[in-house]
Amino acid sequence: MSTPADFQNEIYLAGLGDVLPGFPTDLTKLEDAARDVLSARAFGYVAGSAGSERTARFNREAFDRWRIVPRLLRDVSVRDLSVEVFGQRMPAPVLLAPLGVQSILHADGERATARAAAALGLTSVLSTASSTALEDVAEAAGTGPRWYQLYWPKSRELAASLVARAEAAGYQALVVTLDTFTLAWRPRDLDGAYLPFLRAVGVQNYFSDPVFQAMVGGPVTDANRDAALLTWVGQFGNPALTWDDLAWLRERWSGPIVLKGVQHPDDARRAAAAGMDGVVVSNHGGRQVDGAVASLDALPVVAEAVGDRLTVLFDSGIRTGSDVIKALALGARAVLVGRPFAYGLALGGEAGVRHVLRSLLADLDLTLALAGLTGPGDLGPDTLVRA
Ligand SMILES: Cc1cc2nc3c(=O)[nH]c(=O)nc-3n(C[C@H](O)[C@H](O)[C@H](O)COP(=O)(O)O)c2cc1C
Ligand SMILES: O=C(O)C(=O)c1ccccc1
Repeated sequence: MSTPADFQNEIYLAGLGDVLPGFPTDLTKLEDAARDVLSARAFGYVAGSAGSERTARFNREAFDRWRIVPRLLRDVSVRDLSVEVFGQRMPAPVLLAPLGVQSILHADGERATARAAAALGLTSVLSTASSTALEDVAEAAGTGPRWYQLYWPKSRELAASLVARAEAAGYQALVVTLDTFTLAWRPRDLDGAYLPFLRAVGVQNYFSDPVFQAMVGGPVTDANRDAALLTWVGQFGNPALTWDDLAWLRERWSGPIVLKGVQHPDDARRAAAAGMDGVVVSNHGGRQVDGAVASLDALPVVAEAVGDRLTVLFDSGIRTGSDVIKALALGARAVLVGRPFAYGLALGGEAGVRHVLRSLLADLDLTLALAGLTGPGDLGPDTLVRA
């Protein structure tokens, strides 16, 4: 049985034949590597955040204010990274965050990501704004576990259609992203006047949808593409949604529902009261509310408020194995990783994503062992001290 840490041996052994890993193993260095292979606009879209990009920085700095206290002589020869989420055993507490428009990174886009995740048994979350229709990504993922992320559009009929398609295509949980009913003020994209959607990237789930097609008077062709894009702009987000709308969604999805973007414990309590199954403590990687609290700083209070009732997931700023340990110790069941795998995709398609995921899991496995821990179950408040 190979373990995540075996990836380290594999790399060193390949080095005996002068074969190097091909991609950076320090996942904080991927951004620099990806800059060289992407257009300035695509790179800016992915790397950029809202406003002054302070919250993106806060997300990373928050990890530095917690430090792991290693323990000794605890027999860590057998480790188990697996966790149970919604009754399913995940091989590691790591999911691939929903990232839209992946074809701006690599021609294989979401299909490559889905295959890389499936190869490791990790769950990948497909965005409503994917560059390939959800049915086609499901086919690429094969039997790999998959969740669907909903951008809840203005039309309930369209929302119902997207959700029904996702259920029919075998997506097992629904992640409803509530922090992005409109894009924030993003200077890198604004300065380049760049929006992938206006180039018809990330709209495939809509263009292939019967309800959307009815809105634009039939299938989308060259003749009505601009009108269809304007319809999309008008439909994409719904700023009028309230907690009361969740009952409607709850009736339409039989599996687990997770609200993404939670930062306040009262919102997490309301999620529980509305019959939701989980939350993702996330600030969208700093891409929405500039000046917002670091997501890691929001995590302990949310976990404290609802950890016994809801599955608490976390994202925004995960780059290393130690980051995963810190998020789990502060109350997350599992984490989602975003930009690192996007950069892996840009650098090497499916192989690049696989490299990033294997690196993260190997780093996690080794760091756990060296800290005297055998798995997520060993993690808790006494794993960490404040810096
Ligand atoms: C290029 C890009 C596209 C994204 N698209 C989506 C999306 O379609 N749906 C969504 O819920 N979140 C989206 N996100 C946010 C991620 O799901 C996640 O919250 C964030 O990237 C986590 O932070 P990290 O990049 O620091 O890991 C996107 C993020 C990036 C960088
Ligand atoms: O860019 C993003 O952060 C994002 O979430 C998004 C929103 C709409 C379409 C694609 C991605």
